[in-house]
Amino acid sequence: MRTVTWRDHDAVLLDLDGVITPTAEVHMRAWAEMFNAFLESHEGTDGDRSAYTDADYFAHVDGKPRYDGVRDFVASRGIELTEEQVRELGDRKNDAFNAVLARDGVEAYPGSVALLDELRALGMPLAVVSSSANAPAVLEAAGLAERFGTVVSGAVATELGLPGKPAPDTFVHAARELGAEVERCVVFEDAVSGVRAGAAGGFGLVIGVDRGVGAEVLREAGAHLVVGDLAELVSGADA
Ligand SMILES: O=P(O)(O)OC[C@H]1O[C@@H](O)[C@H](O)[C@@H](O)[C@@H]1O
Repeated sequence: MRTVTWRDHDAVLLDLDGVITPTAEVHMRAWAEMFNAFLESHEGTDGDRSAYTDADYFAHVDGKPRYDGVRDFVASRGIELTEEQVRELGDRKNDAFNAVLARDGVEAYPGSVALLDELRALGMPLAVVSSSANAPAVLEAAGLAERFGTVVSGAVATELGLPGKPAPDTFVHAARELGAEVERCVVFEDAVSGVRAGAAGGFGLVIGVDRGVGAEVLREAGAHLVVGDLAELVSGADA
């Protein structure tokens, strides 16, 4: 059990996929299905067509807005695509993600719900900051839509013209919406791009959640503290 002194902080900003809900895995599978079909069928002689793996996801796609993920992965393979092709691939992956969401629903991590309960009891302002345009639908499916003072989703970022993670802007926007100074905010993130965003924004406490990326990698990206699950912080809180 770790201790966070919550009274030293004025707001908590949480990533969604992989932090509150296990949907990072759904995203991962949808990306793998789409990219491997693409690599097998792509015409032309450019680039490295070897199979797409989880390592590719963590290095190039995890935590980023949809089309940035497509662009960064194909660039890592030396494959050039038009913007239209990038969007087509991203949209294909989105269909796969939504099919799984509709079929299986979403159940939040119990440890995350327990910490959200504790923070609610303390009256802590809470925000979700997700690169996913599907964040509101995922929160709704998990029964958590009412818990947050603001939800900065991928769609909100696009609407406001905010650059996505690893840029800090979406987190900074959420802090402003909650009326909190960045130095007084806690950020929870499971992706390297998201931890980098928290570190770049100068947030008071950046907590990495290691769901597979590796604690050391999250620390190197700028996490002040790394947990395996949010349950580790429950009741360890020195309110
Ligand atoms: O395609 P969406 O639902 O807008 O999501 C964009 C990204 O959102 C992030 O939260 C996920 O970690 C990524 O895997 C995903 O690609």
